[in-house]
Amino acid sequence: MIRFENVFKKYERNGITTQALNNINLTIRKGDIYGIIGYSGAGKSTLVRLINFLEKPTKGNVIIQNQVLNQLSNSELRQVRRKIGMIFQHFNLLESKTVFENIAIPLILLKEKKQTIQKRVHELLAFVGLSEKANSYPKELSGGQKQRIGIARALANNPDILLCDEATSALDPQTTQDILDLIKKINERYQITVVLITHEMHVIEQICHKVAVMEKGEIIEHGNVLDVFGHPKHQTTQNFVSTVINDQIPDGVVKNLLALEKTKDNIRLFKLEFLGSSASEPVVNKLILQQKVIVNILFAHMSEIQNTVLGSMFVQLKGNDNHINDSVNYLCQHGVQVTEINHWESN
Ligand SMILES: Nc1ncnc2c1ncn2[C@@H]1O[C@H](COP(=O)(O)OP(=O)(O)OP(=O)(O)O)[C@@H](O)[C@H]1O
Repeated sequence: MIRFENVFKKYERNGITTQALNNINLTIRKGDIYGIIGYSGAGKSTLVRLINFLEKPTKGNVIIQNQVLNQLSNSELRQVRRKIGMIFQHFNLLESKTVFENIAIPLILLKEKKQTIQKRVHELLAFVGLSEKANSYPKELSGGQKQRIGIARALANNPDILLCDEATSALDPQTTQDILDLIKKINERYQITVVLITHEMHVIEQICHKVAVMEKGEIIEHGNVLDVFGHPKHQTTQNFVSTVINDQIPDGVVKNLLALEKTKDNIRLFKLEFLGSSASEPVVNKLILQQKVIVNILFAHMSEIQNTVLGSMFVQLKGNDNHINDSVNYLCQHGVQVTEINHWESN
């Protein structure tokens, strides 16, 4: 488990003070894939660098497996660091060393026997699917292959924690997907806790269990990915979520519909939100079949997060008010969140 307790981090440079972290309290449980998202300068890298103590907090505690890092001796700190692997946006491989040698570095530093190193490096190469590249140099590899080598090196010491600093930001979409799948496999197979920083919400959507949204050195929202995606509270979170879940219909369309509504009392506009089982049941279809109201579907969007479907739909219901109210009750009883749109505020 990783815990931040009232953590502050201030940088002082050339007389300029930057408050990079401002009272961070966060618990990352063992085995989680925890995403930290925020715009540039939010404090994500600083937060992650506190986990392996590359940076020290100005105030507060960083606690890893019940050990308060700033109370440890240098040798105790080295032991903790040994169990933390890290991968980077630009891979950080040594260009003058072969793939084999790059992966072997952490084991050589630990003065492992030659035979042990041989065996472990070949296991890791097989695990990341690059056995045939053992004698290649980094410049002979693609970006995705370099990141696989970075991952193999990070796993060499059998870490408990893997830190990923924008690990897919330099990769194309297909390679990003392959690397995210590999990180997921590592987490599932070895129960390694993954802390992943990114500015891309689709990375969070793909593999994270939990997410913390950072802004100006603070965590403004955190929780299960599904909850945060389903009901983002903060404007910045809503902006991030809207990059992967498009649940808005064009302003112009809604304005026209609402103008029409004024002339016909029996047309009302609703936003329906589905989560999990409510998304898999054909509730809207059943409403149509009941024929009490006319259902006009204007816009619908579905996403799958953590094997759960999340969706939203804008519908017009036409009919007398009693029938419309009965229809809304029917949807609510079947787990659909229904919001009537009486006026439209452009986002
Ligand atoms: N070594 C440093 N010295 C001085 N200021 C720093 C240092 N490292 C970070 N900062 C400042 O602290 C703030 C947080 O930086 P940090 O790199 O943690 O943010 P970030 O969210 O990771 O940004 P990015 O996505 O651009 O990497 C920024 O204002 C940055 O300029």
